[in-house]
Parts: sequence; C-alpha cells; structure tokens
Amino acid sequence: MTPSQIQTKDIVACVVGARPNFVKMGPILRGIAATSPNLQTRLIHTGQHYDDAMSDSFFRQLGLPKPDVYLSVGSGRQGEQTAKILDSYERWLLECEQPPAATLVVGDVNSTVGCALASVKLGIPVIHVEAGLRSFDRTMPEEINRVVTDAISELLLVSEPSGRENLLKEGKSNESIRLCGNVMIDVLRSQLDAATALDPLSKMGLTKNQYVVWTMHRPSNVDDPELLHQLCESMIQIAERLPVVFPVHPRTRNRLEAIGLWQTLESSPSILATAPLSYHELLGLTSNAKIIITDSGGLQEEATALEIPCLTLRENTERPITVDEGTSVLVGHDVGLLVTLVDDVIENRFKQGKCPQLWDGSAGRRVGSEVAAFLAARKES
Ligand SMILES: CC(=O)N[C@H]1[C@@H](OP(=O)(O)OP(=O)(O)OC[C@H]2O[C@@H](n3ccc(=O)[nH]c3=O)[C@H](O)[C@@H]2O)O[C@H](CO)[C@@H](O)[C@@H]1O
Repeated sequence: MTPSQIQTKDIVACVVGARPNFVKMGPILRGIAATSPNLQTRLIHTGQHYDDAMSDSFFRQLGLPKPDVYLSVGSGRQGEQTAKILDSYERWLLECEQPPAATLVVGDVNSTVGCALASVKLGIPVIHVEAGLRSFDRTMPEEINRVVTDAISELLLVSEPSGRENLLKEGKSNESIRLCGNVMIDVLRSQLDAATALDPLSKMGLTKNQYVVWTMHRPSNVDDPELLHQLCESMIQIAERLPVVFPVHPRTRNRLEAIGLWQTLESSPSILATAPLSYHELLGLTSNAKIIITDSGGLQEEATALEIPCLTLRENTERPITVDEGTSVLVGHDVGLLVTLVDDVIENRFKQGKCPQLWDGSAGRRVGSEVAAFLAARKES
C-alpha cells in the first residue's frame, strides 16, 4: 500500500476548558467512538481550569483520556483569557499534522467561544453541544459566549426544546438544529453507583435527606459584597434548621475572605465549608440531599434529574425546563423567599418535578450519530 492509499480518518477536535466541560465530554467521546468508526477524536484541554480539584480529579474519576493537547492558558480577565484561548488554539490548528474536519465545543465557558472563533476563522466548521440556551441576560459572560458560539456554529445540538426555539428566532435553519438531550445526565446516571459507594455522608456525619447542599460562584452573587453578606446570613439562618454542606469555588472563597466572612462560615458548627469537591463526592452528596441551593446551571439540571428540590440563586435561567418541568424555583436575590422555600420543602409544600424527555442516559450516542451524519453530508456536498 502506498502512503496515498492509506485512508486517514477525519478528526473531530473536542474542546474542554472548565469544570462543567470535563463532566460533559466523556459521553460525547464515547458516543462518537460507538457510532462513527470513520472518525477519530482529539481531546484539547485549554487549561482554563488547571488545578487538581477543578480539573485533574474529574479526568481521573470520569475515565477521560489524557488530553492530546494542553494549551496552558490559565486564569485571567475575561478578554485576556478568551484571547489567550483563541490564540493558542489557532496556533495548534495551524501547526498540527492533520487539521480537524470539525471543532466540537460544549457549553458556555470562555474556552467554548475562544476555540469556536479560532476554528471558524480558519474555515473549520464548529459543532456546539448544549446550543441555544439563553438567559437573555447579557451581563453574564456565559450568555455572550452562548450567543457568539451559536452564531458561528454549523451544527447546533440542543439539550432541551427551548434551545431549538431560541435558535430559530435568531435565524438558524431548522436543519442545523438537533435535539439530542443532556449529556451531563448521561454521566450522572452512569456514575451514581460509584458516587454512592464513596459514602460521603458517613465521612461528613450527615444523614440522608437531612441536609442542604449549597454552591455559588456566579459573579452576580459573589462579586457584590452586600449581596454576598445577605446570602451568608441566610445560609446561617437555614443551617439552624438543616446542616448545610458548602463546597466553595475558588472565586467565592477569595470574595468571602476579602469581606471577612470566610472565618465566620468555616467556624459555624452546622455549616460544612469545604474545598471544591470531586465529581463523585458532590454527586454522592447531592443525590441524598433534602434541598440543593445553587447558582450553577449544571446543578439545576442534576437536581431536576434526581428530582430533588432546587432553589436557584438567579433572577433568570437559560435552562427553563428545570423550572417548567423540573424541581427548580428561581429565587433571584430574594433571601426572604429563600428561607420561606426551605420551610416549604421541609413541610412538604414544595412542587414536584419530572425528568425531561431525552435526559435518558443516551444523549452522547445521539451526539455521536449527529456528528457523523453532519461530516458525511459535508463531504458529499
Ligand atoms: C466565563 C466562564 O468561562 N465561566 C465559567 C467558569 O467560571 P469561573 O468563575 O471558574 O472562571 P475562571 O475560569 O476565570 O476561574 C475563576 C477563578 O478561580 C480560580 N481558579 C480557577 C481555575 C482553577 O483551576 N483553579 C483556581 O483556583 C482563579 O482564581 C480564577 O481566577 O467556570 C465555572 C465552573 O467552575 C462555570 O460555571 C463558568 O461558566
């Protein structure tokens, strides 16, 4: 066989950068491998999140392959970090031996938009998993990332029906949009046993259904000292009724230290403030919690899949299905409402939710099939 006769498989460059991306990428890689024998993947880690707690522990626990490419961008201001991602991914695209047939990005972090921009400018099509979600709040960096990424993506894979509606309103063609379901829930379903086996409850002295899991890291909550103060006061109040487990994101810890509240929370006997937890530790805790209080989009979805009441510390959500069908209620910045809703849950007055269609553990396979069909159709045209 001469070198020209050797068939090289098309490459899909799959980008991860921040914690929520790591959770979602496993089912996508497996879905492509299972459905698309003519494709190979390259895992690109931008290095947006880089330490063990925020990155490496997720690779270990979720069985993700070692990244083929590590871009080492690190932390930075919004523009600075996004620019570094764009620049370093463009360099890799220009220097790599075989350019990818497509770049696949997930979610809404700076790595998503940075790599999408670098790719499309070099004529390499972008596939966006978790496309079409909209909070309609452009003060959030994630909303800007979503809108820009979708505008330059050719294949838009959505996790809930609102994604399709939003994209159609923005002028995207129906053919470019596919409802695949939620890849993050694939992971949740496959890892629930491993998370339970870890038994974080006994390690922390907690009883099933008798505690709250609280996470917050959004700039809108933690960068405003007065609001952060109020949220901490309500945490202390709620902890008088149920113990609160509080895994603290690095951004939040910095802000709490800056306003002198870290010591107060850490020394409270019914608040368990911890470093960021591994995927299994957190899932082991959330799946047995009475209530989840969060500003994380991913946790809103996980709470809905687990059918656990979720009080969402945001004025809006890009994931309306978690409110319309699921267990989430938007509390915004109303700390009074937060405390009332905790009572509602404890006294069984809280709404019931149901798990949305296609959050069934097979979203990764559907993503794999759509990627293969998209690239095959592109080759033919
Ligand atoms: C715009 C954007 O992309 N935002 C995402 C990013 O926000 P997040 O707030 O984590 O944004 P960054 O990636 O800028 O990290 C914030 C800060 O955390 C610290 N840091 C970060 C990484 C790390 O491994 N170790 C560490 O200590 C740094 O001080 C850094 O400045 O990740 C969150 C999950 O965690 C996602 O929900 C957000 O959507």
